[in-house]
Amino acid sequence: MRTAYGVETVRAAERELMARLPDGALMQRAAAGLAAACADLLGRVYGSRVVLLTGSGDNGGDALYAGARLARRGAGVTAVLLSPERAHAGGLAALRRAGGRSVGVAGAEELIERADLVVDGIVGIGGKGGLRPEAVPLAEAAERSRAAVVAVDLPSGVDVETGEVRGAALRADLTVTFGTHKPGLLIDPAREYAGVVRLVDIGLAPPADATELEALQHADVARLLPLPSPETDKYRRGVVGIAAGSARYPGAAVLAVAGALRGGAGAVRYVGPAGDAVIARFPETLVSDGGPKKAGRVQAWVVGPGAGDDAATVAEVLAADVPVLLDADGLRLAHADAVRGRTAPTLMTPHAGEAAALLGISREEVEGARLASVRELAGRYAATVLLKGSTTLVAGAGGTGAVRVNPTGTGWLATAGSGDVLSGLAGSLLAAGLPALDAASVAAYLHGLSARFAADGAPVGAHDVAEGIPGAWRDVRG
Ligand SMILES: NC(=O)C1=CN([C@@H]2O[C@H](COP(=O)(O)OP(=O)(O)OC[C@H]3O[C@@H](n4cnc5c(N)ncnc54)[C@H](O)[C@@H]3O)[C@@H](O)[C@H]2O)[C@@H](O)CC1
Repeated sequence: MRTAYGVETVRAAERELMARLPDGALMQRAAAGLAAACADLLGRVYGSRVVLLTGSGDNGGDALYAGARLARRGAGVTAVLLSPERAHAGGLAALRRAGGRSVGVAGAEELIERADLVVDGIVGIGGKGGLRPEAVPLAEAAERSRAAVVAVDLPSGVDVETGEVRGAALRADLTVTFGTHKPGLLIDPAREYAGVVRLVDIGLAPPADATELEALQHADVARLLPLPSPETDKYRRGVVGIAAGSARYPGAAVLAVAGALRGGAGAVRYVGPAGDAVIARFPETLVSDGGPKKAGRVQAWVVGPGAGDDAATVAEVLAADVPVLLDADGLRLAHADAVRGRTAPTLMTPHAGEAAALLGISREEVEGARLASVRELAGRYAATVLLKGSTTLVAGAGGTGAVRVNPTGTGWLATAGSGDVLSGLAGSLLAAGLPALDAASVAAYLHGLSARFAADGAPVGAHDVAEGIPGAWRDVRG
């Protein structure tokens, strides 16, 4: 599991570690890791031109000590000091001893444009309120330059706690982060500014119960996948009910069933007006004519994809005492009290537009503040919420625990119907017995992986994503 912690937790863990180490040892560990990553990126250190953008805090100190290491290996290193009188004294002295030099911001843009490598040490976890005006032209020059840009701990200007980016920020090719990931490194839009993230172990051990974000990895997903036991039958594997589709959108039903058939449940029931289309494509589906109550036993329901205005079906499903996944039209049609009053788990799967409608804010506001939005929804509805998008997030019911961030997403998933596949897949995992947080995050993981495999650099349709799920599943199990 990849984990990320908030600033207060990181600082507390740093204090604890620093108390047990000689003065400055932690910064030397950070600088050594940073210098090694820079050297890897440069290939040839000797003769290279390195510019350090240096702020007034320890983040700048890391950059200066790393610069000193590169200078000792023959790089031409220039530190651009944004606050010359407050630059890290020890780091600056080390750089000078190693043959590096320092300048003010005047003329820095030209230096940046001619550099092979730019190190962003303007601010780290102590940064507040975005880039200051004097740093903005430097960020722009770094973007214009052909130099590789390495951010120290995190790109300056992004919000480390939330992943929000207001105004200008440094765009890095590589971020070398220390001790632990930070939430901003894993959530868009900041994640995109971070480029590739390399974690340097400096011995930090934050407490597990303070985890802010967690990202499942292959091994975690493999442990969670529901597998049939030798004496199982289709009912024990779980039956998932799909109440989706309409005369106008029969395809949503077909795609939700396509996802559900690959999610581990032993059987898929379908109720709704698209039964003929579903049966024609998937003859193994148990199609029934009545509403959800008459469908027979199910262990979890999916309601909403392409459902049009069928509020009665949504209400009927929400009244069932089994886990319910609420998606698309279902999110719009559900009564908030009916969701909050449920005793069995509810999983809501909005995209940013649907989340915005539920929260009464704009889509842009949700996209700019994904973490806050997903927590807020999970709190308001007392439901597990999966917020779809460029970084899919899942918050457990109530919104207070660690939020899961999906690491397998891809832009190719932004295609009509892919959400229907995801809802079927997650519903199937719910029916197979996974808790809502696990069902949602495992579904997002497999869905993203499947899309990556199916796309392989080319556009894909939602049905390709559904068909790729078994391949993703096999890949996860190794
Ligand atoms: N504490 C530790 O033991 C370690 C800290 N390390 C580094 O230290 C960093 C944190 O250092 P600091 O706490 O000194 O904080 P930062 O270096 O992130 O920034 C704080 C400084 O920047 C100024 N500042 C704040 N917002 C600004 C803005 N928007 N524009 C310009 N200046 C701004 C503040 O006045 C302060 O002087 C980490 O991100 C990491 O890079 C590493 O060396 C690892 C060990």
